[in-house]
Amino acid sequence: MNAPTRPLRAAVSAAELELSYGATTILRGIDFSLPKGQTLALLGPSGCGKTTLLRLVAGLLAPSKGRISIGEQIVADAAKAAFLPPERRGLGMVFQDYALWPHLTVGGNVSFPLEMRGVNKADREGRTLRALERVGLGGYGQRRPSELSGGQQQRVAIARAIVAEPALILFDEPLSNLDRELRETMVGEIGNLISSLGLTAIYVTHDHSEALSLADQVAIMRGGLIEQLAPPDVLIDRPATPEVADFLRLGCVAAVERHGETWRLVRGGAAIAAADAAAPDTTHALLPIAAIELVETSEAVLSGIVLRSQFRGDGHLATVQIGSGEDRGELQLISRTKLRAGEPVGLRIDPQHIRWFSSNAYK
Ligand SMILES: Nc1ncnc2c1ncn2[C@@H]1O[C@H](COP(=O)(O)OP(=O)(O)OP(=O)(O)O)[C@@H](O)[C@H]1O
Repeated sequence: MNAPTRPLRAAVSAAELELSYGATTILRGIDFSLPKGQTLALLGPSGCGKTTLLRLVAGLLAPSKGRISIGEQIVADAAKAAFLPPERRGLGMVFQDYALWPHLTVGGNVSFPLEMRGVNKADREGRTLRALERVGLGGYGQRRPSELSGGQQQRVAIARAIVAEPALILFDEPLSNLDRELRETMVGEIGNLISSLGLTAIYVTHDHSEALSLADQVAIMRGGLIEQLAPPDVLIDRPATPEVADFLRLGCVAAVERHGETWRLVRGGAAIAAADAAAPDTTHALLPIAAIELVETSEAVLSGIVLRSQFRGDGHLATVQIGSGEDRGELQLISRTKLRAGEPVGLRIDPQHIRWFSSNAYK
C-alpha cells in the first residue's frame, strides 16, 4: 500500500504582506509559501521591493499588514503587533557587501553566531573549521578579512551564515560585487552547498541566470507586487503576463489584432497565425527568439532589415526591424552566421511557439 502523501511543510511563508513608509506603499499583497529544502529567488528590476521583502523576513523591518511564518512559528503579525527580532528567527544572512567584522579573524567572524548562542569553545572551534572547509577555506581561520579577495570574503560570509545550521538562509545580491567569471563559479558553489546541506533559502538578485539556475521557485517582482511565482521552466514556457515575458527577455512581445481569418502584428502588419490560434480578447503575443527562423525571401512570411547583431554563446542574436515609419516593430532571432546591419532578411514564425496574452490573463 502506498504511504499517504503528506503536504510539504512550509519552511517560510508570507500572507497578505504589506509594507508602507508613511503614505507610500512599497509592497502589496505578498503571498508565498516555500517548502523546506527549496530555494526561492526574488527577481525583478531595481526598486521593485526585493530587498524590502527580504528585510521583512529577516526581521529588520516590521510589516504594515499581514503575517510571516518561519517553520511552525509566526515571526511577525501586524494585526496582533507580534514581532520576533532577527536573532530569534533562526536565520543565516549573506549580504552584498559581505558585512565581515574587520577587527576579527576569519575564524572569529565565522564562530560569532555560535558565541551568540552560548556554544562552548571546543564545539565552536570544530564547527567553525567545518563551515570554513565547506566553503573551501579550511586553512584561512587565522587571517584577517582584509587579507582575502572579494570572492574569499564572500565565502567567509557564507560560512558564517551556515555555521549555526539555520532553518533558513537569506542572500541579498551576494555576488553582485564580484566579476562575471567568479559570479558564475560561485552560483554553482552556492547551489551545491544549498542542496548538500538541505538548506531552505531566499535569494535576492536582479540577475536572471542566477535566479533561474539556483532557484526551485522564482518570484518575478514589479512595483511592489509578485507578478508571477513559479518554477523556472514554467516561467519560461508560460509567462503569466507580457511584462514577465519582456522582463525575462524571452523574445519580442508585440501588440496583435485580428483581421478576418488571421492574427496580425499591429506594428508591421504581418499575419502570424490563424484566427483560431488565440482567444478573441487577445491583445499581445510573445514571439520567442526560438520561434523565429531566417528563410529565403521566397518562403518568408515577413521581411525585415537587420538593425544589429551581437554574439551570444549559441549564435548571433540579431535584432530585425519589420514594417516602417510609425508602423515599425522589432523582432529578435538567433542566426548561425553574423548578419550585417542594413541587410534585408526573410523571416518565418512558427505559430506553435507563440504565446498569447489577453488584456488581463495569460492565454
Ligand atoms: N527607508 C525607506 N523609506 C522610504 N522608501 C524606501 C526606504 N527604503 C526603500 N524605499 C523604497 O522602496 C522601494 C523598494 O526598495 P528595495 O530596496 O526593496 O528595492 P530592490 O528591488 O531591492 O532594489 P535594488 O535591486 O535596487 O536593490 C524603492 O522605491 C525604494 O526607494
